[in-house]
Amino acid sequence: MATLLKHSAKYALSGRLARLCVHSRHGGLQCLQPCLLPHQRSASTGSKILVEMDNSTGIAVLTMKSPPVNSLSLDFLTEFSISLEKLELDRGCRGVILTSALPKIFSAGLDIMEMCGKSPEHCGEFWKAVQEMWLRLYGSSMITIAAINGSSPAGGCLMALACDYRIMAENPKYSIGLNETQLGIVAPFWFKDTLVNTVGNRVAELSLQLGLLYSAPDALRTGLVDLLVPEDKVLSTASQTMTQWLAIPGENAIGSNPRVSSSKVDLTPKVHMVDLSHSSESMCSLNWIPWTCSNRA
Ligand SMILES: CC/C=C\C/C=C\C/C=C\C/C=C/C(=O)SCCNC(=O)CCNC(=O)[C@H](O)C(C)(C)COP(=O)(O)OP(=O)(O)OC[C@H]1O[C@@H](n2cnc3c(N)ncnc32)[C@H](O)[C@@H]1OP(=O)(O)O
Repeated sequence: MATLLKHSAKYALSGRLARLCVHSRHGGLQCLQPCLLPHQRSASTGSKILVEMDNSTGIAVLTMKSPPVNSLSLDFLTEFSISLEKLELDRGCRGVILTSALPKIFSAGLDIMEMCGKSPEHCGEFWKAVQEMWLRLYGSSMITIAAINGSSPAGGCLMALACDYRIMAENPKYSIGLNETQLGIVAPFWFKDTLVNTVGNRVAELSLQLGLLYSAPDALRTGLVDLLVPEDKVLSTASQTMTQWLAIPGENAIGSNPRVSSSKVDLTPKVHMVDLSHSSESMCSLNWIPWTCSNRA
């Protein structure tokens, strides 16, 4: 039943994203350009996201390439969710590595320009897109690894936290954390829960109360990231790690299709995407119930 519901939601979302593409002025599907590369590789690129798929390994690399700082604008989030959805629907894709093409920056988090001086309708659309990005990443049935090759404050950190594993460049100049409090804003509770699931209650409490940004070594110490490697090894280590993860028997080991029924998080029955367009309480609208998470905590 849960699988059925997840699939209904998947196709409902699929339809919604498709409509976003058709109706929005923000680009979307029509800008994704598929092309074939040698050795069973394929690539598609939009203006902000590059997806390279290795069909021989089932590993895709999703590279954020939106200068200057990969900020999460509505355009960016829409393209991101569409890219991830396409991979989710591709039965050949089993793992996704998320990384950045920009020097020194993984992602600066939510685009500040989206949050000031916009209409309530725009704010509603933007906030739904933020939620959708998180739902797609955290609820993915694929293995997801963040290859964090630069700083990653706030929403950028959330993206990394939503992955299964985090590998960061061991550059002490790079920082990561949910620093919203320092900006005078409150991290929504589903940001908080994602952090708690990774670092535990006490570290999360301090991080959020003080709006801490951790250097790469401190991020490793607190468990915010899982591994530090030299900057030029981040992507190759992510690929090696992914290969190890993909060697773990999936649900296909008991005869079922791994990509149909192996969702790590049963989100669908418990999460309600509400219409935020007329709500000033949009920040607290995602009804995320942490104990529905089956093997993340
Ligand atoms: C509808 C919903 C409405 C409201 C929601 C409200 C609240 C939601 C509650 C909580 C969730 C919030 C989550 C967030 O993610 S908030 C965003 C937090 N992000 C930051 O604070 C990052 C700020 N940026 C930095 O720390 C640095 O820029 C960074 C370390 C990323 C890079 O430093 P560097 O020195 O390399 O570059 P800069 O010169 O600082 O920046 C270059 C360029 O980029 C612009 N920039 C930076 N960050 C952002 C951003 N988040 N959004 C948009 N633009 C950004 C910066 O202004 C510079 O532009 P320019 O001057 O034109 O060159």
